[in-house]
Amino acid sequence: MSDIIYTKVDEAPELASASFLPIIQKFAAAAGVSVGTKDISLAGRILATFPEHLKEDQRQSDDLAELGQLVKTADANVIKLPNISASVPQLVAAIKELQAQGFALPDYPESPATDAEKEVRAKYDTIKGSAVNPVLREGNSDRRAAKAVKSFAQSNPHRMGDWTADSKTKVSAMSGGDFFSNERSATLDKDTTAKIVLVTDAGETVLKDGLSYPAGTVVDATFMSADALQSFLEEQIEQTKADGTLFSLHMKATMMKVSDPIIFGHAVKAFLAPVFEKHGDAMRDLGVNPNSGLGDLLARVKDNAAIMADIDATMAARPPMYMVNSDKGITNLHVSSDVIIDASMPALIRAGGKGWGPDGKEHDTNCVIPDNSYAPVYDETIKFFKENGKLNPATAGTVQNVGLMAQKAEEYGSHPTTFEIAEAGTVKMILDDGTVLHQHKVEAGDIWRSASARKAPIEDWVNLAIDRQKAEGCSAIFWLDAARAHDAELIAYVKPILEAKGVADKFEIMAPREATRRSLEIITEGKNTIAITGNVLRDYLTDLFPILELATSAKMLSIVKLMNGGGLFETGAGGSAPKHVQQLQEENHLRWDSLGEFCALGESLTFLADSKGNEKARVLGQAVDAATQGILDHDRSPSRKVGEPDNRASHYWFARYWAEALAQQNSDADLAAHFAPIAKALAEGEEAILSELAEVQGAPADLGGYYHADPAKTADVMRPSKTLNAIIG
Ligand SMILES: NC(=O)C1=CN([C@@H]2O[C@H](COP(=O)(O)OP(=O)(O)OC[C@H]3O[C@@H](n4cnc5c(N)ncnc54)[C@H](OP(=O)(O)O)[C@@H]3O)[C@@H](O)[C@H]2O)C=CC1
Ligand SMILES: O=C(O)CCC(=O)C(=O)O
Ligand SMILES: [Mg+2]
Repeated sequence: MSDIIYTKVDEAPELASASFLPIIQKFAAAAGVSVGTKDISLAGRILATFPEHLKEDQRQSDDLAELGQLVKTADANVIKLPNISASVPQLVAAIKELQAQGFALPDYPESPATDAEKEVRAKYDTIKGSAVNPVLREGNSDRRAAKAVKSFAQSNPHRMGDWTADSKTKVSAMSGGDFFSNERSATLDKDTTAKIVLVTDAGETVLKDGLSYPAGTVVDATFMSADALQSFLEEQIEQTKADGTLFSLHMKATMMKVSDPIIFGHAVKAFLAPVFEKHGDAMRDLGVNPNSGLGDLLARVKDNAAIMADIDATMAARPPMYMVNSDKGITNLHVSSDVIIDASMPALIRAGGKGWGPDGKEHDTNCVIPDNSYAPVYDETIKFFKENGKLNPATAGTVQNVGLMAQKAEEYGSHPTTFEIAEAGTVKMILDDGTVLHQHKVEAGDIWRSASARKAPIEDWVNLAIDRQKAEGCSAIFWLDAARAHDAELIAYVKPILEAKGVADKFEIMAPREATRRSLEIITEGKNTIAITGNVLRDYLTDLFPILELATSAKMLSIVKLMNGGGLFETGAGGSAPKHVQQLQEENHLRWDSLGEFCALGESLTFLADSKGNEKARVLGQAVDAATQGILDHDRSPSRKVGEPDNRASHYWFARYWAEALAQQNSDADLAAHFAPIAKALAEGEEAILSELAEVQGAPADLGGYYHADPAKTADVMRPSKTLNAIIG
C-alpha cells in the first residue's frame, strides 16, 4: 500500500490530476514517500461492478471497497478529490460511452421486469447518486478556509451582486406535510435489531428487515405527503407567475438519491400538469419517467407533434423557469443533478438574488425548497441581505464548520430506509422486543424515511467541536433546533459533554434560522464563528459561507479525522465542475483551481509525518504550504478566460515554489541538495514552459471520452509543455 492514496475521479478535478499528480509523485519520491491512486470515478465504479460482462483485460478492481476498508484503519492517508454523484441520465450516458468503447455492459434497466433485470438494476443503483463519500467518510468533518486563503480573499475581495430591499427573490418551503413537520425521533437505550413494515387493510408488508443499531443510536422517522407536496408545487407555480419572478427548484437529488429524485419528478409533473393529464398514457408508453427530468422527457416525446404542441403551450402559460444554460435551453427541471442546492443557492445569493431566465437575462427568483428542515437557512440569509445589503468580503470574518458526518449520519445515510409508499396504511418501525419505535399514517405516493446517527460519531463530533473552539477561541454555535425531534435528541448528547468538560459557556445552541442570522451578524462585524452542525447543514454551509466569503468553496481546507485514527483529506468543499470540462473541450482552457488539492496535500504530508514519524514528509509538507502561499501571494491561480494562464500554468508555479521552498529549507540537507537543481531548471524554463502551455489554448481538445477519457489523450492535453515534462519526467 502506498503511503498516500490520491483518488482518481471524474471531470475537471481528474483533468487537473493529469497535470498535477506527476508533479506530486516526482517530488514525494525524493523523500521516499509513495503516492498511489485508487479509482473512484463513475466509469471505474461501473466497470468494477460488472466483471462477469467484461473480458479479462477489461476488468477492474473494486477500489472503492478497498478504500472503504482502508479508512477504517489507522493507516489511512487518503487525498479525496470530488467525484460525480450520478443522476440516472448521467449513469445512462456513462454506460453508453463505455459500451461504445467496447465494454459489453448491460443496459440500465429503466423498468426491470425479469429477475435478471432486477439484479442488474440493483447493482446499478448502488453506483447511483452519492455512493462514494458516505463510504469513505468514517469520520466527522472539519472544513474551514486556511488563514492564508482567508486573508488573500480579504485583500483581493471578489465581486458580489447587489442586494436591494425591494428584491422579489425569496425562498418558498412547505408549511406542513413535509419531512420537517412529520419527524419523530428517539434514542435507543440498548442494542437492537429492527424492521420497517407497512400495515394496510390487506395485511403487513415488510419494507425492510434486519436493521441493527447499537445502544445510543438516535433513530428518526418521518415522511413527506405526496398530496401536500403536489398542492404546494401548484401554488408555487401560480404564485411565481403572479410575482413575475423565475420559478426554480433547489434540492439534493445526488446525495438524497432516493427521496429527492421523486420530489423532482413531482415538480416536473406539476409544471407540465396539463400535458400529463391529457397524454399520460402515451407518455408512459414512450417510457417517460418524470423523475428523470424534462430533458429525458423531451427526448422521448420529441417525435409526437401533439404532445410537443401541448408542452409548448403549457410552458408558455407557466412562469419563466430559472435556467441552467439559457443558450442551450436547459432548464432547472431538465436533469436533477444540474441544480444541486448546496452550490445553486449560494451562487444565486452571491449574484444578489438573481437567476438566469430563458431570455438569457438575470431576474429575481422564487427559490422553491419543498422541505422546511433547512430552507430557513437560505430564507434568513436572503432576508439579512435584503435588510443589510450584500456582504463585504474585504472585511467579513469567517464561518468555519464542524459537521456530524461519520458512519452515514443523519439524512445522508437514509437511502436503504427510504420508501415511496405503494398504498395507504401505517408505516411502523418495530424493534426486536416488539416495541413500535415510530409510526406514521401514510397515503400512496408518500415518501417515508428513517435516518439515524450513532452514539460514537455524535460524541466524536462534540469533542471535535470542543477542540476546534479551543484552537480558534471564537464564537461556536451548535445549529440545533430544540423544537425539532431529532435535534432535541442531539442536544441531550451535547449539553452533558460540554458541562462535563467545563466548556458549556463557550458554546451557544440555536435553531438554524437564528444561527444563520447570528453568524451573518458576527462575520459582518469582522469576527469569526464555528457552525457545529448535522450532516446536511455541513454540506450546505460549507458551500454557502465560502462562496460568500471567498467566491468559491474550492479553496476550502476539508479534513476528515477518521474515527480509527487515519486521515482523509478532501480537496475543497465543492464538486467536479462539469462546465469546466466543456470549456476545455471547446477551447482547451481549464479554469479549475487546484487550491483545494494544494491544501489537502500539505495536510496529508504533515499527517504522514505525525502518524509515521516521517520527518522528510514534514519537510515536504511545510514546503507545500509555502508553495500554496506563493500561489496566493503572486496571484498564480487559474484565470477563467481562454488565452490567460489556466490550471496547468498554476501547477507549473506550484512546482516551482515547492522546489524553491525545498531547496531553501535547512531542516533536511539531502532534500535541499536534491531540489536545488530542479528549482533552478524550473526557473530557467519559465519562459519556454509558459509559452508552451499558452500555445495550445484556443482550439478544441480531444480527451477520447467524457466519463472514461483516454489516459494518453488526456495526458497529451494536460501536459503540453515539453520543457516542463522533461524536468518532471
Ligand atoms: N465531494 C464530492 O465528491 C462532491 C461532488 N459533487 C459532484 O460534483 C458534480 C457537480 O456538482 P455542482 O453542484 O455542479 O458543483 P460544483 O462545485 O462542481 O460546481 C459549481 C461551480 O463552482 C465553481 N467551482 C467548483 N469547483 C471549482 C474549482 N476547483 N475551481 C474553480 N471553480 C470551481 C464553478 O463555477 P464557475 O462555473 O463559475 O467556474 C462550478 O461551475 C456533481 O456530480 C456532484 O454530485 C459535488 C460536491 C462535492
Ligand atoms: O457526495 C456528494 O454527492 C456531494 C458531497 C458534498 O456536496 C459535500 O460533502 O459537500
Ligand atoms: Mg456540498
